[in-house]
Amino acid sequence: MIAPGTPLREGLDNVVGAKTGALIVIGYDEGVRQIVDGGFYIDCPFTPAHLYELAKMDGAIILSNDRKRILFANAQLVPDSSIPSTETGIRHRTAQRTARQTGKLVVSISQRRNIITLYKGNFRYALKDIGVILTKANQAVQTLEKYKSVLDQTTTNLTAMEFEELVTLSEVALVLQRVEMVLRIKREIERYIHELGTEGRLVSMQLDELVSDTEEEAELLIEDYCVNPDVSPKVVFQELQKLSADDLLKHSNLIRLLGYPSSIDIHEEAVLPRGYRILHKIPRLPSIVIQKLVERFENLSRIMVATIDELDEVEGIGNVRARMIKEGLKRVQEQVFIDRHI
Ligand SMILES: Nc1ncnc2c1ncn2[C@@H]1O[C@H](COP(=O)(O)OP(=O)(O)OP(=O)(O)O)[C@@H](O)[C@H]1O
Repeated sequence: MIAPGTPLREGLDNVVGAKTGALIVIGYDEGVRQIVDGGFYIDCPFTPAHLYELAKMDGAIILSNDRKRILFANAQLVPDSSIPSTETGIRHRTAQRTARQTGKLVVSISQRRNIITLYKGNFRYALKDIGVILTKANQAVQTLEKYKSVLDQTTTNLTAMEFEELVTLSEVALVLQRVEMVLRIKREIERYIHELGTEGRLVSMQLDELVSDTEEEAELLIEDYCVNPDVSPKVVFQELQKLSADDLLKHSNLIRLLGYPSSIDIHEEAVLPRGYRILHKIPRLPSIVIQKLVERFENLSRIMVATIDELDEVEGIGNVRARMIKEGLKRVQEQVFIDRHI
């Protein structure tokens, strides 16, 4: 709503430049009406220039719910004074109380400090300088690149070991941990992108390029190793996101999410993948067919040794597709053995 590139932000930046300060309520309903005292009902179209001109007056400006019109200017706001506020100046106290009382987004621009602060309900956020956020976002992208390359190595190793039937829970936990680390940085960058608006286009493209399929890969990995095949990988994935940074470092926590008892020796416990993740690497193989394959053969090793005729028996697989699966798996295996880092 107020990211760079939006008309509202242009108006706010003009007010900051003019050093007039402002108090703006975004949205109007009965709750807002009750705390507006005096001022002018002007109901004019919203433009950045109108906002800037009207901010020269004392008092608050109130916009319509769709932000297309300026309804009031020079309004005195009288929110309930018993609502607690952590602010010191009167403008900001009023903004915080109004947001808490009405649930509307309230923007306060300090005249002396030129800071734009947002309030909504109990949430308070001071906008940061775009240059500062851009620097932070670029640093985060660099960190993401490093983490992603480690994740790629670990995943390649896991894939190679899956073909060799050498996977223990320890490798699975390691990849899961690395995936979540990468996704945590991704989520941080997404927050920067929201705040950067049009200025964040390049960062957004870099992010897409780096990690657009990481979430899907994570879910397939969970589907491959979750003890109970009926548990939705999305649920496990959400639990993974809830782990604290410290808990994420302990492999036993990750294995527990997959349904294994914490007493298990993760370095000893050999496991076989169902095969979802590797089968998804075969081009033009629909998910429903992959599902049927796993239901029939139970794990990747059995799929690997199945004959063309056996594959052919699965619903949705004819002779041509059976050959395609065999060749596809062979190609993935060859590629991963070339890429593997020992
Ligand atoms: N209840 C209110 N309703 C509408 N406008 C208000 C209200 N309280 C303060 N303002 C606006 O804020 C302006 C500045 O007030 P004041 O200096 O006390 O606040 P402040 O929080 O210290 O703000 P700043 O950091 O901009 O100086 C007032 O001139 C008025 O335009």
